[in-house]
Amino acid sequence: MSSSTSSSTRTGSTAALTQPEVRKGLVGVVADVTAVSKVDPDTNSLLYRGYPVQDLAGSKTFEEVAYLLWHGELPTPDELAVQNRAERGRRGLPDPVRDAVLALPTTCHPMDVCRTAVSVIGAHDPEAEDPGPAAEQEKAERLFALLPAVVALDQRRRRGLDLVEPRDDLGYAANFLWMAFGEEQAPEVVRAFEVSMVLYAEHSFNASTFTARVVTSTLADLYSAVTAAIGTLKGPLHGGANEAVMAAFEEIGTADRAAAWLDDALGAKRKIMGFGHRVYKRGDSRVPSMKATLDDLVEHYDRPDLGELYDALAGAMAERKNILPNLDYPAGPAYHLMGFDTQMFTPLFVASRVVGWTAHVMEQRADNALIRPLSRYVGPARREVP
Ligand SMILES: CC(=O)SCCNC(=O)CCNC(=O)[C@H](O)C(C)(C)COP(=O)(O)OP(=O)(O)OC[C@H]1O[C@@H](n2cnc3c(N)ncnc32)[C@H](O)[C@@H]1OP(=O)(O)O
Ligand SMILES: O=C([O-])CC(=O)C(=O)O
Repeated sequence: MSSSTSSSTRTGSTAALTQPEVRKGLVGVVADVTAVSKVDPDTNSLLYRGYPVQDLAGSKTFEEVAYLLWHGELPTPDELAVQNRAERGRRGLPDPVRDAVLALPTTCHPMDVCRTAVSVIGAHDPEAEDPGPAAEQEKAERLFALLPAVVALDQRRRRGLDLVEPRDDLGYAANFLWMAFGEEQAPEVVRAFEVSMVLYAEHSFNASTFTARVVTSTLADLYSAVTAAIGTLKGPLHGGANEAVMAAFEEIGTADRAAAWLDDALGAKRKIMGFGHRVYKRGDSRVPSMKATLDDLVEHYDRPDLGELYDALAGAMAERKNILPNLDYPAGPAYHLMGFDTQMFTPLFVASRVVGWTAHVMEQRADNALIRPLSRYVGPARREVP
């Protein structure tokens, strides 16, 4: 355990010995139980409701995985058809949401747009405050259906392009790409995008999901929980890392410069984005699936240079620090190859993770306890006001 995560410094006095232990960053703290997913760093595995994520990514649609995360079981064909019909019927942006997105300056980060859009969607939902399971499920499905349109519109307006209306003859992933680019994408690109959505959907008590659970624990509404979670995901130590990976790739340029760039960055005590993880210390369970997907995209777009840069930086990082990539490392260049602007990468993560967040909101709500930890005071002792 590093010094920053160990128990508080002990001075030897009786008072100091009875001080409560501080687990900075809540490292190693088990805050609650969950049945949504299991992250196991010992076996380097991730299970969604018991199913290995790589098997789901290899054979299931994002819609099926969303159903699984929300309801605990994979859908029957009829259950999936009902969910799909509802999702396709809700894809179009309501006017107030579209207007709110268009009113925001393009100087703001797209994560600010996502955060604001969810707030506006909530403000216009007459059932926003209804915590009943059916209303809660409907809110989750509404955000799931609307976030692709928010992200796609934001990218298009920043490029000076008009909104593209959704198509209800396309699945979630194909329609998302259609709205973003105004063209149908090749099946292998749609599949690659779908795999990324499945892999990003859920990861137990990560910082943004924990945020959503904290908000829910006060009995606030689901939109408030998701809005707060988006704010947490924005940071580069969490979801923002997928954008930062691409920024690093652009800074490095070519594979032959990766090792020297890394030495400079480490020498300057910079964190290398897309590497390391709070829970996995021997590699992120999702990376092999996402890396295989990136390899397919590198081939599809004929960009071996990007694959070489990926390998060169990962190899140098393993050699210098023995720190392995997390999911954001292959996801960043994959989204770049698909044609997304770098700033849109974390909003893509939002569109996927909203499923995990809302599954946790419902789980928290079903067996709630206010989340309120303690702190150890280290400020001045009691003193008189002069
Ligand atoms: C989908 C996701 O959200 S995955 C996470 C995405 N985030 C990133 O990629 C950001 C880069 N990575 C990091 O900053 C960290 O690895 C985190 C925040 C993800 C995990 O952090 P922690 O569990 O707190 O690990 P911690 O910071 O204690 O790291 C342990 C040691 O490895 C080093 N280290 C960890 N990750 C990195 C990194 N990416 N680059 C350089 N050094 C690193 C730390 O500096 C620390 O070194 P020290 O002991 O000499 O001080
Ligand atoms: O679990 C974490 O701390 C971060 C992460 O990988 C995720 O949220 O997908």
